[in-house]
This record gives sequence, C-alpha cells and structure tokens, in this order.
Amino acid sequence: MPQLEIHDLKANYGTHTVLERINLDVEKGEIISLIGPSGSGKSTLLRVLMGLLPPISGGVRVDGRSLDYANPAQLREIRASMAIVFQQYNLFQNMSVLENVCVAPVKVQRRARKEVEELAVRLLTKVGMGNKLDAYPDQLSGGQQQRVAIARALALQPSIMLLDEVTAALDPELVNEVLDTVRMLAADGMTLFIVSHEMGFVREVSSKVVFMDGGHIVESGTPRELFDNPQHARTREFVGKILRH
Ligand SMILES: Nc1ncnc2c1ncn2[C@@H]1O[C@H](COP(=O)(O)OP(=O)(O)OP(=O)(O)O)[C@@H](O)[C@H]1O
Repeated sequence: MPQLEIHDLKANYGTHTVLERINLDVEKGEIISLIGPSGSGKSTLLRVLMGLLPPISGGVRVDGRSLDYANPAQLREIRASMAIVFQQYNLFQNMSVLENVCVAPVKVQRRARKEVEELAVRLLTKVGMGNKLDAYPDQLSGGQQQRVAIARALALQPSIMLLDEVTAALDPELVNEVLDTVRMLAADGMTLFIVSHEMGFVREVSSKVVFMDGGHIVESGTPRELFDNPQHARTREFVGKILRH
C-alpha cells in the first residue's frame, strides 16, 4: 500500500481553481520533486497536503487512512505526520537554537522535555549544528538557520517531510550545505516532497519527478524519463528552457 495516496484533488483560492485532478501515489522512502513554471501550483499542493488550505474535493490517504481536513482532531494528526520547511526559516528570534527545536514537541505535542532535548541535540548534531545549541538565530548564517529549521521539523518526528524551496533564500555558497542535509534525509529513508529550482539536485536525488503546469500534473516519471525523454510538448518546452540555463 502506498504511504500517501492523492486522489483527484482540487483546491481553490477563493473562486479561482489552482489545483485540479491531482492524482499521485507515494511509496515510503520515495523522493518526489515537483517542478513546473511559477504559479503552476507546486507550493499550493504542499499547503493542501499539510492542511493549510482545505481541498475543495478529492482525497488524501496516509497509510491507507483517509484524511478529513475538516476535522480538527485529524488535522492535528496530519500536522504530526507531516512537517513542512519553507524558504524562509522563520526561527523564533528570542529562543536559542536548542529551544527552537524543542518548543513544538514539548508545547504542542506534549512530549517529555528530557526526551525531546536528547533528540534535539542528536538532530542538531546530525545537521552539523551541534556546536551552536546555545546560539541565537541572528548569530547564524542563512544556511545554518535553515539547517536548524530542518532539525526543528524532524523533531516533530514526521513520516513525510515537505520542503518548499528550502535553498531559494540562500546565497549560492550556502546552498550546498542545506542540500547535503536533504541528501542525508533521503539516505535515511525519509519520504520527501521537494519543490526546488536546483535542477541538478532534483535530478540526482528524486525517485520521481512530477511536472506541473496550470494546476495540473502534466506528467511524472524517473528523473531520466522526465528530463531526457519527456512525453508531452509542454514538458519538453519547460525542460528545454531550464536545461539551457
Ligand atoms: N494566498 C494566495 N491567494 C490567492 N492566490 C494564490 C495564493 N497563493 C498562490 N496563489 C495563486 O495560486 C496559483 C499557484 O501558486 P503556487 O504558489 O502554488 O505556484 P508555484 O508553482 O509554487 O509557484 P512558484 O514556483 O513561483 O513558487 C498561482 O496562480 C498563484 O497566483
């Protein structure tokens, strides 16, 4: 059974339909990259999956269970099983690195502080921030802050991580340290949804690349299928354009 099943999903902003007929099955440990032109609905799909924008119709199943985004108790569960990291790291400026990672598991998930702190130290060490536990966000580079943001998401112990252009706000020399962290998550078997404009990276890590345009999935396939042998004219045009850059 796929870990995540998206069935005929539709979403609107007001009366404007921004996602339609989205169908996608994701197996545990898969790395799914969403690519497509600006405004094609990539971020919106992540927002819908997280329950930040309720779908108009269609459904999402996690481990075979249908998610009811209108049910507040289920919404909490959804947010516990998936974690999202955005382009802007949005760390709490008045909290240390360690506290940033611990606050939601302790305050929202009501897990024991000692256990959470131990996990937080392990995660921060893993993302190369173990020597900055007591630092404050304004003492860190963008790449370091983003790695703390990834550790913070991992501390929620999600089974699926959604990464929305996590390197887009970084100076070029800091991009790789964050991509290395994502490579590590992939190697650990975490199921990942990635929206990224780093096409070399997308090609390297993805098990499946999904090309979106105008709120639809146009086609999906392995990186090789999608980049080297796209089936649709629209995909060929997009891939041709990005590869020329
Ligand atoms: N908060 C919002 N209110 C209304 N419309 C929105 C909102 N956010 C996005 N949209 C619209 O929804 C559509 C999909 O936007 P989305 O941000 O999902 O695209 P995207 O593929 O992630 O683009 P980009 O690569 O530029 O981030 C666009 O037409 C956009 O204008």
